[in-house]
Amino acid sequence: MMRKHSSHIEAGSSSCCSGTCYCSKKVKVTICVVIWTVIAVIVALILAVIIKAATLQELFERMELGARDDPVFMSATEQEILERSQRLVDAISYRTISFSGTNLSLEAMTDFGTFLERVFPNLHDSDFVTFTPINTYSRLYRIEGTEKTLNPYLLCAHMDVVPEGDFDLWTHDPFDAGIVTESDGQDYIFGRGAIDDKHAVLGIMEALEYKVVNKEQPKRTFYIGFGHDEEVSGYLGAAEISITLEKMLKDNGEELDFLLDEGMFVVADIIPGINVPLIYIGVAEKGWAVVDLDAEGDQVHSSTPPLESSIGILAHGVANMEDNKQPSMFGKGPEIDTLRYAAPHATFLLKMILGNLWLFSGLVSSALELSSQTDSIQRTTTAVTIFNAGVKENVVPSQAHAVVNHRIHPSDNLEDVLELDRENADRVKVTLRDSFPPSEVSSYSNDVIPFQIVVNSALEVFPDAKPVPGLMVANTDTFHYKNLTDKIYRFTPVYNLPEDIARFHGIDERISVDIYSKVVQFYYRLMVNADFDVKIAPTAQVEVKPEEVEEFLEILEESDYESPINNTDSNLLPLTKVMEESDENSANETDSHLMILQDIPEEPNENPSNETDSGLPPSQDILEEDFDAMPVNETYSDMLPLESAPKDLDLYDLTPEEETFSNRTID
Ligand SMILES: CCCCCCCC/C=C\CCCCCCCC(=O)N[C@@H](CCC(N)=O)C(=O)O
Repeated sequence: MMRKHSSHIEAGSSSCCSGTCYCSKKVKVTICVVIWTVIAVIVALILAVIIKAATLQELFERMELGARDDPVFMSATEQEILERSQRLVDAISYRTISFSGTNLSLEAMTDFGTFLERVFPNLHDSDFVTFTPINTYSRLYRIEGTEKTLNPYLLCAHMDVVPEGDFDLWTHDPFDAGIVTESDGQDYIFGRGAIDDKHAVLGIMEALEYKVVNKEQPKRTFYIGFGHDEEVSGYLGAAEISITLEKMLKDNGEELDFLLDEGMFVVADIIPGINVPLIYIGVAEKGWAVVDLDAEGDQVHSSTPPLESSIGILAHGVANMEDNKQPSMFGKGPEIDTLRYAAPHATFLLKMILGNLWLFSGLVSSALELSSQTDSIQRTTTAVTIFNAGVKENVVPSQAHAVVNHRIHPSDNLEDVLELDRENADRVKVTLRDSFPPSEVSSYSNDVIPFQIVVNSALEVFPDAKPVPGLMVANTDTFHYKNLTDKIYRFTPVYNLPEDIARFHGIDERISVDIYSKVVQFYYRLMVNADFDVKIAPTAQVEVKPEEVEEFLEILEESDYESPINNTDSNLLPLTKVMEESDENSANETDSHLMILQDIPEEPNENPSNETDSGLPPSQDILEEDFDAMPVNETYSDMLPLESAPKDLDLYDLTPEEETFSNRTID
């Protein structure tokens, strides 16, 4: 009876209750309503998905940082490009290999330093460049800007390389290949360090040398840090540079605005359906963990092997770790924005998927898993890098040892990672040897000027590529600089197809002459773009005569005012420092201006943000705007930021002398 009844319902429902049916009218109507509701929901969903895909907006909005449509590049004749390429070839010939933390190629590193000084003589001799050796082999440069009110930035790269690995697999000598024309007709600079990271060291030096030779002293002070042991974690190089730099910044009353290090790159054809190259800027970096795996068994004669040897136990554990990966964190880290930023440039089908991640995130996560490269952006990775056991072919060893290297996703945590390791390798001793956590995510909203500076510079050399923020899946020296700034970006404009990514630490590392030329231009443009400067509105500045600076300092001295020079918390350029410098420089400074605080509105009408990340609109916009609307905490303006000045300096409560002083101008 039941079977018969239900078959009638099915028959009826297939035509939505038309025709003969034993169920009541009410049931029929309900079934109809349910079916039509389901159909309506599905249609609405499909429509929503299509509309979302059709209306996807570009998420990165480019801020004009000056001559956007007509950027001025370094001159680059064929001869100059060749000479620059040859210098990179020469740089690669120095075997500055880091084998381990205690086995660095220090003699080669010394020679490499001498080489840099020889081939870039002008910058090493420049009045506005100061070089400080760090821990003998690493290098820190300070490039003095002409304007003291802009916070400096740091460019990083590293001079060491990993060993070449299997020499016989290389098509050309990894340290002596020169420039090679490949079957695609392109000229390549081959060798270890070509993209990791001597291209960046040489690229930065080329750009700076050019600026020095052409008397283009930058407006904004910046620093360059070249570590000598990045490939073994940078504890002797970057860590020491960071300590010295912190002191220099403090002594100069500066705060680091942002830093750019190696990291991600321009990548093409990595996601099927996205047919434009992506300028992939690392805005966060994975953590790191090294785990020792030890298995024990009986040491016996190989003619009577045990049921399970130490090697077998360890092999099972390791195989389990590879089979049961650490869980996907898709949607919990910067990878989600990599895809959201890329989505408007996808085929329509992919736009429907990427534009509707609320619906398709499971599908996307599974698709990312299909390639180890794309999978690395969504989870903690597990790489078995060392496996050792046995000494003789007829002795079953009692010990087997392996090493696993994890790169930890920013939303994962070490305890969970180790717990899964222990589950996977349940009969193996799992010991954490070394680790550091994932980085913070640096801000990449459109109003963050440092992010704009990096992206604009990349767009100027790769105009057809599209910027996306994302996770740096490997590690860099930036770990050591994390106390100096919260705006840390990881990128060099090397163009990579998926097959090229395998050249990092792999075989046949290379960079084309054409791309290397873009690398050099990128750093040059970055130095120009970083000078982008919001001009102060004329009504907001009052200039002061040098002798009156003295007078003001005396007044300050007499008061109980404490100089903020030694205050590490302040991100202000101390006023006394500005005054001293203005005094020194006033003779030859064309637009030197000292800021008088009471001329800046006490209560700006609208303070868009109190966050240090909030950027200002470009200078020309500022000049046109009502000055009342200027944010008070902005570090990009030429004015002394107000956040602590009134409190510390009591300038809102001026004595008559102070008031007279503060309404004067500097000549
Ligand atoms: C949707 C877009 C997906 C993009 C996927 C990109 C996959 C990228 C794959 C490889 C990246 C290679 C990065 C090379 C970085 C070189 C720096 C380096 O090797 N650093 C060492 C530092 C070691 C340490 N202890 O600090 C390292 O990470 O091992």
